[in-house]
Amino acid sequence: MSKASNITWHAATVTKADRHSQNGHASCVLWFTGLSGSGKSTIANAVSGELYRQGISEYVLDGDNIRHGLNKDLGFSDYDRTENIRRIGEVAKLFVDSGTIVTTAFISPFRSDRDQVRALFEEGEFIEVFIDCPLEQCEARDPKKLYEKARRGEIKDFTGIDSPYEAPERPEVTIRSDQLSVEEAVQQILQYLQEKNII
Ligand SMILES: Nc1ncnc2c1ncn2[C@@H]1O[C@H](COP(=O)(O)OS(=O)(=O)O)[C@@H](OP(=O)(O)O)[C@H]1O
Ligand SMILES: Nc1ncnc2c1ncn2[C@@H]1O[C@H](COP(=O)(O)OP(=O)(O)O)[C@@H](O)[C@H]1O
Repeated sequence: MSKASNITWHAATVTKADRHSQNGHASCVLWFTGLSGSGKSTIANAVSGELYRQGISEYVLDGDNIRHGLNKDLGFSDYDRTENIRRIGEVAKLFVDSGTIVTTAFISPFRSDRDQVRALFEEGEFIEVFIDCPLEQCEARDPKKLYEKARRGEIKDFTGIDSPYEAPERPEVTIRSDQLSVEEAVQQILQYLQEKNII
């Protein structure tokens, strides 16, 4: 529900289809979801690097970075996580409208929040990429030592420890990051984009 009244939607002169034809590729959101330490940022940046190398218009929206700016008023309660994902979904939609392949790297632990974002997009534009890695492996990696802190009780509501993670039921792509190298993960995602004629 919008709070403002008397606002009118302006149709753009240059359309998404115009941008696709100028760019020579379509746009979409690669919506990564997975536990902290599963590899979302690492793989998202590797995908971005490869797309960039191929001259494709791309951008990464990363959890930690967005929480320093746009979403710095939000914490990790269920309510704040839902609002975090809602805003990122709207931002991602703008990127897709601009003709960009945008990769989002957020835990996005709640299925209903991800489904709400999916509903913002046209068929085929929202590509859910499950970065699937067992909790034990994420905890062994612990790149930011956050699991250690969560186990000591120094961080509350930590995903996988004392806050839930709802794995996707039918993701478009599943990456077993405990079994694949980063390069293999990138290839799997690029192959999907090629099969769907996005790039
Ligand atoms: N309580 C708690 N639970 C989970 N994660 C935490 C928490 N506190 C801080 N962090 C750090 O914040 C990153 C997750 O932010 P997200 O915006 O991706 O989270 S969410 O989608 O709103 O659940 C997450 O980054 P990643 O490790 O890249 O996933 C953590 O570094
Ligand atoms: N196959 C892999 N894919 C992704 N990351 C991996 C892989 N193998 C080891 N790692 C390491 O795991 C860690 C994942 O951290 P990060 O990308 O920040 O995850 P997230 O963004 O999901 O929290 C990094 O230190 C990365 O080098």
